[in-house]
Amino acid sequence: MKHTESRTTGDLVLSTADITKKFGGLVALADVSVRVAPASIVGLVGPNGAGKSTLFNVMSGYLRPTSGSVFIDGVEQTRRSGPQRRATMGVARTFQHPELFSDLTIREHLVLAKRVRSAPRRLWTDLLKVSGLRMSTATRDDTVDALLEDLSLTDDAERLAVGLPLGVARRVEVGRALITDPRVVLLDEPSSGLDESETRDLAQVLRDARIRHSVALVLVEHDVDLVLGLSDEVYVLDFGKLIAHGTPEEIRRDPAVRAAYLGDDPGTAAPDSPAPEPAGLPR
Ligand SMILES: Nc1ncnc2c1ncn2[C@@H]1O[C@H](COP(=O)(O)OP(=O)(O)OP(=O)(O)O)[C@@H](O)[C@H]1O
Repeated sequence: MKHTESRTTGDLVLSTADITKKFGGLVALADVSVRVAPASIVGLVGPNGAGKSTLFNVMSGYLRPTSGSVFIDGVEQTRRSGPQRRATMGVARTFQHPELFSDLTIREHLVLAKRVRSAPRRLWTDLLKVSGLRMSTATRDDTVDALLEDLSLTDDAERLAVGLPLGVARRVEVGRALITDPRVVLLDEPSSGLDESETRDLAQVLRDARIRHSVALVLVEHDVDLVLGLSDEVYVLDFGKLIAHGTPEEIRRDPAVRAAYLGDDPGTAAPDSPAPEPAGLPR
């Protein structure tokens, strides 16, 4: 699947064209092209070792691909920018294991993330002088207040991050990304470790965030149900290759996806037979 028309990337907030990434002799990604439209939700799924994290790291600038291109707002960035620069261009990301500062409150985490975005060099002074940060958070900030509300964190805003339930910590992590006013947020397994009700809350937070912040979301996830329920478009990777791309409905019916997840033989799958839900089975 060669992607040759880079001109069409202009109306996309983020896209990749023919990304190949090799680790020694191992081909982790082979000619992978994905397209993220503004304010869309794009899911990236695949069995263990399929290449999801590698693609994510290539998109966010943590890894250089062996070949192929990454575009932000239609401008090629492959070798031009790393993660920090891409963040300033509106590409934010969350991490699977939120690393929160135990002696800062939830509100202070958002204020700090906002200040880092607007004045990166102040990060270290802020961290070294928590008292300085405290003084600045005493001043009301409407943007932070509104975001706390969007994330259902208002009641917990003055709570220290230490000991927060994972579901709350994940929302703080999403908030830290959103406060930078990004155009796209890459979410690394946002539902990992969450129970059913925390996952439902997070899904609602993400749906609202897309609309209220007009932001595109790219989810790397093992929870296929969550991805199919949230995304406008889904890409499925298997052994580093894109085996399917389409709407959640198309993905549910796709014989190659069923083969990768459920062990169906794509040659024998009857097109009209009812498709079982892919269950995100690890290989
Ligand atoms: N830094 C690395 N050095 C060598 N091999 C790597 C490296 N990172 C990933 N790989 C290999 O590349 C392949 C794709 O890995 P990747 O982590 O991207 O898959 P994944 O779909 O994210 O898997 P999981 O769902 O288990 O997180 C795997 O075979 C993995 O072992």
